[in-house]
Amino acid sequence: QPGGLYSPGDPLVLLQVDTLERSVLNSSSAWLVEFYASWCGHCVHFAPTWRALAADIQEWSPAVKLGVLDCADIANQKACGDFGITGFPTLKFFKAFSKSPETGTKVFHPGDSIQNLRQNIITNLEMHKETWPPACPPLEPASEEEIRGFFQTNNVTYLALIFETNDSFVGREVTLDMLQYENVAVRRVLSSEEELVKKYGVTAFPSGFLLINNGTFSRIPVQMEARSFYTHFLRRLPGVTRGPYTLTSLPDTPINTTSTPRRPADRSKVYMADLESALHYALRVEVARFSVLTGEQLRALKYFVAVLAKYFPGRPFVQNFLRSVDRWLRNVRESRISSSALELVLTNRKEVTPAVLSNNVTWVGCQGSKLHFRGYPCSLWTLFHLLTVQATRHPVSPPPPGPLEVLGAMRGYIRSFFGCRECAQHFEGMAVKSMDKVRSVDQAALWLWSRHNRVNARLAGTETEDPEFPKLQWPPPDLCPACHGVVNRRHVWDEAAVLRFLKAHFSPANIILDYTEPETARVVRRSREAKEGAGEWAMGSSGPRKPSIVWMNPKTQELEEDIVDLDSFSDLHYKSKALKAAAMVANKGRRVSKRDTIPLLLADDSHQAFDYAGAWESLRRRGMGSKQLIGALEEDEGDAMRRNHWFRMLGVGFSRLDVSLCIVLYFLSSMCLLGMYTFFRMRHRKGHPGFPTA
Ligand SMILES: Cc1cc2nc3c(=O)[nH]c(=O)nc-3n(C[C@H](O)[C@H](O)[C@H](O)COP(=O)(O)OP(=O)(O)OC[C@H]3O[C@@H](n4cnc5c(N)ncnc54)[C@H](O)[C@@H]3O)c2cc1C
Repeated sequence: QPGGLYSPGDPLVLLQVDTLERSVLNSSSAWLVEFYASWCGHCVHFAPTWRALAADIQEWSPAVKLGVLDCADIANQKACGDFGITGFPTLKFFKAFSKSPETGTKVFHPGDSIQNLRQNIITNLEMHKETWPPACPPLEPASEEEIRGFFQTNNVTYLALIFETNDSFVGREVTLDMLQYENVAVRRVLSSEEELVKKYGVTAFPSGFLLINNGTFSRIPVQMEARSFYTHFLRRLPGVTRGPYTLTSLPDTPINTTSTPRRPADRSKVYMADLESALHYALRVEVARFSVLTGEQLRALKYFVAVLAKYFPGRPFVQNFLRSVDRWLRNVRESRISSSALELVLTNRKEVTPAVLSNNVTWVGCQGSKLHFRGYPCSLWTLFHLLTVQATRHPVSPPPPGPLEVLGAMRGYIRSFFGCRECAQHFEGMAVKSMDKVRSVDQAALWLWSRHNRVNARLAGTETEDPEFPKLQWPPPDLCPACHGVVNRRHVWDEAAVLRFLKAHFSPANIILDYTEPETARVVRRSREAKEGAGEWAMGSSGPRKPSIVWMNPKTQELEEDIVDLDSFSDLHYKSKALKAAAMVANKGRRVSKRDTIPLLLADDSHQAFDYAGAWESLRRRGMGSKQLIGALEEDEGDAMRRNHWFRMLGVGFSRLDVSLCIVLYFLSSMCLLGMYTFFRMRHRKGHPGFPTA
């Protein structure tokens, strides 16, 4: 999303997809660009340092410019990929006249020291060989010979000599600070340059001397032998003026800083819009940053998608999407896949079996008060909590991966793809310490809950915290009073209550569909043939219309709304589960038939969608363990799937109606043949005696 961590008032260049290459490549100055993601906590943390650095070296801009590009802005996604950005923040240095994105070199920035970064820039500037940035003064140490003839070859009044040791950067920093000032030059002289040291009587390093073109010289009178004192003195010399260089040029494209409207959200709910946005961003943005996937990364992707296909309680077409990607990945036999091949697989398909994942990013429960707060990392936590909880509702798969199935997928994804690299390192640290101690799926859900709370505690009060959504130990007492207790006047968690709460909070029944794309729920059938079996799903036109299955009139080829509301398909799915369960309880656990549920469905007609969580709970209270219920229902679903499987195998793409019609036609034609056979046989018998016998 546009906006990012920097504003036009900052002394650096806000780059966008259309200005990046134009500015950075073939430029007469070098560039240092920060590629960041506005949702990344470490980028938020690093932004003040980067801004301060930009202010500190603003005067160096004719030689080296500082820029920023927000890779979280979907418009910049491809550009970030072209520049080889896989984690955030990434600093890349581009020499003057760089020809292609690959020529940028990564700048390592341990900690947040402006001084380190400044020195790093100088070291990189010195790497220029034949294509020295024209506006950059010489940075190498001066020799005795050069100084001797300096005023003969340079038309300036003053020459400042900074005597220093080899590892000191003061001389080069002052040289660059003075780059836009005329009538003065600055050169560094190393302490090893004995002749000059002796000539000027230098006894301390660093120390500054001012030479004037009339042959006189004097020590630069400063309180401290430091960069800012030298610079301040030199800029005030009589006859020294600021040159014609202009400061940082701004890109032509105005930066869009409009914020999206706030979407009211209920924090006791989970929003499908956040989850689908997380899936889209994780698969189509984060993974897509890598042009080729091999080895551990490829394994991590396969594992992640397999877990999503198995546990993500999505809308039917999203589940289709995940399953089709999973199937494709399982069939990959090569040791590497390219991002372009993956991109094709991640494209929405709307044929007979629609497989659609929205291309939009819409934060609801994860929307921050500013664009750089919350968003993607919030949705990623939510997604993985949901998956760990879903795994508790399935029979544990035998090791490997066993109870670590979801956590392992999360660990692999975070390690291989999560753009916030420092977050990934922290998470890996926690995983190494204790993830292997998890013994059950319940413990896996609790492990993630407690580690997330550790992260919350570490980040509370830092600049990554959205002031409107403070980092709390979660769930807070108002969401789950039973989770909190006090022993010896100290707060304690009731882990059994926390687990119950997690299972309820991250259950499909607590997911609401507000702000999801209604279009993805439309089913469009193109023509009469579609009616007879070869239907096609399609995205409808945009606009906030209520989702429904729509019928395409073959004459007008326009969409006529009617038939069934597909969005409520998933509501009905949960509803039927609850109602079947109710019927089961009524029948004391006996397996139920459709007939058993009909009275309940009728009695329940007035209920709102997703009220069925309550029904579910009350059933449990009435004595039936949820495991029993879930087990029975899954068995039920399993049967249905098995039936469907055979049906699909037999039907190969035909609808149930088609198959039924075939059977009826087959039966009728058999009857017809039988009738004809009987008719002719009777005639034959009757006529037989009429034939003359020999
Ligand atoms: C694996 C991972 C590691 C990260 N590491 C760092 C880091 O080192 N430094 C950094 O600056 N940022 C890190 N982040 C980002 C950071 O944790 C937050 O996601 C981000 O700051 C947004 O915070 P938020 O307020 O939206 O809530 P989040 O902390 O993202 O939580 C999202 C939602 O989950 C629910 N929730 C909160 N706590 C819990 C819990 N304990 N159990 C279950 N549900 C909960 C709440 O509904 C909340 O709204 C990391 C993110 C991830 C996914």
